[in-house]
Order: sequence, then C-alpha cells, then structure tokens
Amino acid sequence: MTANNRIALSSDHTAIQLRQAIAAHVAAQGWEVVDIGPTTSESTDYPQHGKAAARLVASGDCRLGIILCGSGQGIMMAANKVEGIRCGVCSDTFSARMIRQHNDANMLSIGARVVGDWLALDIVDAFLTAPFEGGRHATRVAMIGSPES
Ligand SMILES: O=C[C@H](O)[C@H](O)[C@H](O)COP(=O)(O)O
Repeated sequence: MTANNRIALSSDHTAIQLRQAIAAHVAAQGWEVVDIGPTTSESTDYPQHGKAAARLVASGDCRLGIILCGSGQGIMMAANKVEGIRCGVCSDTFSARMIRQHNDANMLSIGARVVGDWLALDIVDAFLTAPFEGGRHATRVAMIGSPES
C-alpha cells in the first residue's frame, strides 16, 4: 500500500448499512477510512454525497473512493462530474477488476439495491487489489479527459 492509504466513502440513505460494512471491511485491510456519511437513513440527495467523496479523491486527500446509492448509477454520474474522477458502477467482480486494470478508475460505485452484501464486499476487494496495467490503457485513459480525442 502506498503512503496515501486513505479511502473516501459516502452514500445516500439507501446504503447506510452496506457502506458501514464496507468501511469495517476495508479498515480491517489497513485502509484509513474517511467515511463522510450520512449516518441516518433519512432520505437524502445522492449528488451531494457523490461529489463530496469525489472531491476528496480529486484533491489527493484520498487515493480511492467508494460510493453507493440504490442503483449505484446516480451517485456515479454525480462523482464523474468532478474533474479527475473516473468512477464506474460495478455489480460483478470482473467489472470491478477491469475498471482498475484498464480504466484506472479512482472511484467505485455500488448499487445497494442491486447486489447483496457479500457480493458487494467481493466487488470492493476486486477493485482494491487490481493494479492499473498502464501501456495502451494509459493512452486511452488520457484520451477520456481530452476534449480533442
Ligand atoms: O440513482 C439514484 C439512486 O438509486 C437513489 O438511491 C434512488 O433514486 C433513491 O430512491 P428513493 O428516494 O426512492 O429512496
């Protein structure tokens, strides 16, 4: 693990319990968890939570981020509006590996109403352990952020 082992976590009201389970899971692996909530299941708006976690990652304060909402989709869309963020929604471990290995994703989004808790933890593990492969993938990742590409 590199010097910055901080990981940002946030969700909306649909994923409080799963987010807390993920926080405990990754903390047990040695990650320093920056869990920015929310802590109650009162209905809340996913864009603010996705963007708040994304800003922690984009600033370099956290190396990676994991965000959750009901489908994983809305909070992913919000996070990807923050410059420098590459966030994918994953409901399977293959995709979770691929967004790291090929897309150098710095954030993972999970739908708490889509996957069960155990699968979610496997998805998290796949995301956190797969290294970016670089090479041709680095060229393509650079093209994502280039308006001319
Ligand atoms: O993409 C959006 C997310 O799935 C939200 O978690 C979902 O829209 C929340 O729905 P509700 O307000 O009905 O709990």
